[in-house]
Amino acid sequence: MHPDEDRAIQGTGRDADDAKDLLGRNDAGRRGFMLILSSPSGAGKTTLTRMLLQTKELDLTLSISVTTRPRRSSEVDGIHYTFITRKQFEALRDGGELLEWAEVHGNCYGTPREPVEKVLAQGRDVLFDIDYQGTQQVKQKTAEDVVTIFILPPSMKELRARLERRAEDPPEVIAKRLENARNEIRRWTQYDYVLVNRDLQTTFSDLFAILTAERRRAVRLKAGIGAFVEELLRES
Ligand SMILES: Nc1ncnc2c1ncn2[C@@H]1O[C@H](COP(=O)(O)OP(=O)(O)OP(=O)(O)O)[C@@H](O)[C@H]1O
Ligand SMILES: Nc1nc2c(ncn2[C@@H]2O[C@H](COP(=O)(O)O)[C@@H](O)[C@H]2O)c(=O)[nH]1
Repeated sequence: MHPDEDRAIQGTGRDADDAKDLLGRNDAGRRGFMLILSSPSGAGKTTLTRMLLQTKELDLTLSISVTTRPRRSSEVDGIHYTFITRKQFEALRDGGELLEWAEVHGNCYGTPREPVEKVLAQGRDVLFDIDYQGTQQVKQKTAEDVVTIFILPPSMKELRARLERRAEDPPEVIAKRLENARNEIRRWTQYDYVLVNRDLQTTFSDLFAILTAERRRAVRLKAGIGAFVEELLRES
């Protein structure tokens, strides 16, 4: 994960005015939702996540996962992940502190529950970079407030090339991730939206459009738009 530091869930430090953006978030008084991005390793979700977080008017907050995976050289503890031991992971999981968790490519990953709940309670949206197992768990808990997007690579050859070009993982780890990719790709039907990430800008534009549309769903606007409609109806 390579999120933009100041958009991560811990310490967003933004005030209410800041959050009034082009999409009329707070003006509409709508409920926040959970936007989940999943893909086989190397398809590009971390890159797209960073682009979304850098787009300030979207006002998205990233959920920072805990993981037992070793830290990559480019990663910072507490920013990209919170890196913990398996014992610490089990304590969080058994204490009910994780919204979801899964074993992926031989390591444990999980989403701390409390920070997510806090952001949603403010009527703001949370972005997740989690796998299909975690996506299923979140959907089972709160289907209405979850939007899921699956990112596909343009080809398996390009997927391998992206993992090799990224040069963050040793060859045996890349081999394992490619081996798991087919199983993950077969899950595409479980998602609300599917995007083929050929060109980054095109995929980003598609994500922006999905987010914009989802924010305008009547079910999410109910509370805030009600007062506005009443006002409209009072006009002569
Ligand atoms: N559309 C694209 N065209 C070319 N290269 C891309 C594209 N999208 C992402 N990449 C590159 O592919 C590599 C893998 O991308 P990224 O790290 O975002 O994948 P990921 O899905 O988050 O993988 P992981 O699950 O392992 O974290 C990166 O080097 C990134 O710059
Ligand atoms: N179920 C969960 N999956 C997660 C979480 N955080 C990350 N992930 C997924 O793991 C793989 C590998 O990630 P990497 O950073 O080691 O490349 C990838 O599919 C992520 O989406 C989580 O909290 N829960």
